[in-house]
Amino acid sequence: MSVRESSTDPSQSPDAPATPTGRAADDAAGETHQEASAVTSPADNRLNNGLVDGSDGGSDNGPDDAAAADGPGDAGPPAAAPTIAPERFQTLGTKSMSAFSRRGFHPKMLRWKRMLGEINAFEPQFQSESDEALRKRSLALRYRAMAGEKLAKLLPEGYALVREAGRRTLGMRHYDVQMIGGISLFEGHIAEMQTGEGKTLTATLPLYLHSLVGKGAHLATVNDYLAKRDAEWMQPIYNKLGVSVGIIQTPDDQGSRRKAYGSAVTYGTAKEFGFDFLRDRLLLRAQNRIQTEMLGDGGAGFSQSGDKPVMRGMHFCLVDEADSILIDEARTPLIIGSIEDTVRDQIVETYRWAAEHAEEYELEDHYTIDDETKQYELTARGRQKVRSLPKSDLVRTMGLVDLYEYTERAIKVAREFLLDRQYVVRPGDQGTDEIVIVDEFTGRLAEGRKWRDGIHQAIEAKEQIEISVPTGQAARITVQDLFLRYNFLAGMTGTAATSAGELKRIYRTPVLRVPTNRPPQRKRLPDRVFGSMMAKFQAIVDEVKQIHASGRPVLIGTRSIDKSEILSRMLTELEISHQVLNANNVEKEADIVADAGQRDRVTVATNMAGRGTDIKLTDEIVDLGGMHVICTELHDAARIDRQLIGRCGRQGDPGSYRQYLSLDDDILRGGLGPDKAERLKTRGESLTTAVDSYAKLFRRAQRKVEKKHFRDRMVLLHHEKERKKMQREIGQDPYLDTPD
Ligand SMILES: Nc1ncnc2c1ncn2[C@@H]1O[C@H](COP(=O)(O)OP(=O)(O)OP(=O)(O)O)[C@@H](O)[C@H]1O
Repeated sequence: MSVRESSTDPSQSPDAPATPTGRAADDAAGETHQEASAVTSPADNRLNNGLVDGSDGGSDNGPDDAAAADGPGDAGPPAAAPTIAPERFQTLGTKSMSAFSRRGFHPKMLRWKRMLGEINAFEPQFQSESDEALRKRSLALRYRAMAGEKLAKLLPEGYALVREAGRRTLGMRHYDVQMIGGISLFEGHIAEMQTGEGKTLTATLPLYLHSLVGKGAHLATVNDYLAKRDAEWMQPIYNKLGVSVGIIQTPDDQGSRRKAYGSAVTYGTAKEFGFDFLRDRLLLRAQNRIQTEMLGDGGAGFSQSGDKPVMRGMHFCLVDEADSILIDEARTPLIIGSIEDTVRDQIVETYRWAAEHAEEYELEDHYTIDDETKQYELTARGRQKVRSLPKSDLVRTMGLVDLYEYTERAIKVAREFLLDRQYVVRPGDQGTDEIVIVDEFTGRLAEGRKWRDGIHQAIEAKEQIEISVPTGQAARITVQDLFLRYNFLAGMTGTAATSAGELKRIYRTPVLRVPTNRPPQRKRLPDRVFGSMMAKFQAIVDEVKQIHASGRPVLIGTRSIDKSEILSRMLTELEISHQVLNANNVEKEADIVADAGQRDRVTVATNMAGRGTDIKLTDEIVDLGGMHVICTELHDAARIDRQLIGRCGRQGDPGSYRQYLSLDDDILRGGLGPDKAERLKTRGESLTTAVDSYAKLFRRAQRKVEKKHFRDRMVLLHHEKERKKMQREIGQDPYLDTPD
């Protein structure tokens, strides 16, 4: 099978002599585009030659798709620096949109173009260098970043390194549009890139650059499968530059998670990042380490081994499928009930172990006390003693630094906290003994009060009564809160345009539409409107039959599983063999969607099916006109419709799609209200022909539904914000002290 893939020439050895494939070099050299084409995309050349495509690059918005093609490829005047057509980039849903239209281009564009020129200028040199030299360059960048040099200053060289690593390892050289996308991500935008435009490769740019400061760079995606697939796919690029990659998968234990977060770049799901944040927070509270918002960074700075948070901090996160995660999932609370029993047992046992040996330490010899701060600190001999003491298995797995801390606390308690002076032991409500503090001013018992920082538990251990490690109460964070905690946030998506205002408002991330690398060739066929669902489905299977006869693959998206089954039955009656997807098996689903572009293939899928899966077309299918996508109903969010449409016409492939509608569609009820929807439905029952002119009504209904959802989200977000504010005011932790 010959698969059309824009791959580069793998025979280009890293050590091969320099070829002037850099944009600046290309243009200066005038006619090197042909040789360079193995590593230079047509769009790079178009852009560099200043051949401006007047289309918006997104091109899914209206029936003018078909017209959205570039002009003839005649060469413009050679330029020393790349000339990316500014009007191909748009910032959406923000105030700068007006700046955009006033000046005719995005204000940041000039700067980004300059940066692109700088990146490209590195290329000829980098192409001539050995792998080792590249790695050294990468290391030098890391030193500079760690020394405090601004990442923005390191960007051109860093991005040029990643591009060269991509070319050498995967045979994929980042296109200029991907570079601009990468710059916008570094600057905290949501980059809207059409499906199939290579978001996975683009992501390596900001992830690499942010990883240089050594605080971790996270990529959050929607499921384990994509996290693993993308990390493994991109790993050679990072490795070539000496950057480690970690992957978080749901079944992973704490050890592997800590290791993965310890890597320079970590791929995982938003959900797992959220749970790890909560588990860390619970763990720290159980150890009485949570006091203030100091944990805002997820607990960075604790010891490197044993029982400690798995996350290093929340520095930079790049959110894949940003609209889905940052908007659809925004309010989804991630909830965990309690810390794991083994962790609790470990903490309890360590308190006991430390108390047991506390009397064996000698002042000056094993520990010192700071006169001013009253802080206890083990001496080298004291630490040596800690290491040599016998330990149970559970205690042994605790980090050494933690063991020192437990010991210092136990010694302090043994010396300074005396029974019947600072505290008493008395039978508690639960039938077990408890420590009650004696108020040093009044001499009365301070009911319910507890010492902090583990002192209370250390005293309980000393008195050999039950240790009151917090049981780990329900902890909760919304996806939105999670991402707002990152110091730097950016996102990528195929379909953010319709949510641009919301994204900017909540996350302060402007949306930038990145033009396609090659001109889109996706054709939108006119909408069809029918009286009833069955009339619509009949027309759909007729269209499938007709297109199927030519061998072109057809993908049909439905809003629900039951509707996909009805369609499937109708296709079976016509003896059209087809695949039906259900959402149970993501990996299998991805395979089915990946194959959906093959000859004679008919696939019925729910709208969400196969997101993030590449549909490659053979030359034969390209010649036949590519894949045809049938949308059977409008979704509540136009974004979801566009995702389905985006399965065809990827990377400049040809393709077509059509929207089918009927007067009993759910969207009418949601958008126009039950009365009007009912009237339309009744009218539809008596119709015998299509009423295509009604299509506008459906789009209007969809906009109304979107607005309503947006308002609902805003109201809920407001309540959440108020709740957190109130909790902070009364000294509670909004993530741990959660109302049921
Ligand atoms: N610079 C490049 N050079 C060569 N091939 C590329 C380049 N960028 C991307 N590709 C190819 O484009 C295809 C699509 O990439 P990818 O799956 O990352 O797209 P995507 O934008 O994530 O799409 P989706 O939204 O469907 O997930 C891949 O097969 C990849 O190999």
